Amino acid sequence: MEPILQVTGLQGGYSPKRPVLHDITFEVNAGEMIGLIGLNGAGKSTTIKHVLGLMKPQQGEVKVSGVQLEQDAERYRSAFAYVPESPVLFDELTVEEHLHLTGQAYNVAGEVYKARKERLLQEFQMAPKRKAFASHLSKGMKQKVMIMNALLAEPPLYIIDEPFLGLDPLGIRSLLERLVEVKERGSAILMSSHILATVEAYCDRYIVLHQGRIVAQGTLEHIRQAAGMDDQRGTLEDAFYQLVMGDHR
Ligand SMILES: Nc1ncnc2c1ncn2[C@@H]1O[C@H](COP(=O)(O)OP(=O)(O)OP(=O)(O)O)[C@@H](O)[C@H]1O
Repeated sequence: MEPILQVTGLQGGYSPKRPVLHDITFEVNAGEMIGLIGLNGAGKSTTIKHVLGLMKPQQGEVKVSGVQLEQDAERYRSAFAYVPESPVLFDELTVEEHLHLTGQAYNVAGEVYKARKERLLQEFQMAPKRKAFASHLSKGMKQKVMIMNALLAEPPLYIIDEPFLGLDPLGIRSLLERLVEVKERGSAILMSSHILATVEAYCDRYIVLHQGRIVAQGTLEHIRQAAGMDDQRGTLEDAFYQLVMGDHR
């Protein structure tokens, strides 16, 4: 089966003379959760911007659902939902109005829309805030609205950037439980996070980015091997430290 997200030989960045990403190649398959990890400035957000189609590859290609953005923009864009690191909402719309807009954009209507909406409002403890304007929500509540919108859409691919920032423990648990559920139902998830223990516990494979290059990818076993660790008990954090600290000691 073809991967839902396929990034091949991607070189990209903010200026043609100074690429930030070098030869990035990875894929995310249906039913997989992949953790994208790296230090500040490693290139995680830049990679995500290329996947979202906000930046154009200088070399290489990005395919979502088998197509590049310029081949079929509608197929490409409707195949994913994105949860950014900082929530982006319309101040003058309520929580329910945001969900309604997402439902329209992703063709989720009628009873299916109502059922998904009610479940999300309950799960994320947002039912009392359904009529609240976005501008009146706390930071974590805004993040919950972004997450609820992505989950309402139930797309083939979720792209999630640092989702735990600002979420309370119940919110984190609800999010992780739902991600496991959508994954088991066949969605693909690319998640970037600095919370390595959570990434290790929930992701099936990992991509370690360092200075714009992939220095290791695969299962924990593969990451440990790339880090030159013999110890089978080493955590993802141990292996990550070995891989990236060479340049910082
Ligand atoms: N808008 C921009 N213009 C120019 N350079 C940028 C821009 N955004 C990021 N960069 C540079 O690109 C490189 C990768 O940054 P990126 O934001 O992708 O890192 P990151 O891995 O997401 O980091 P963090 O964990 O801090 O979010 C850094 O050197 C950064 O300075």
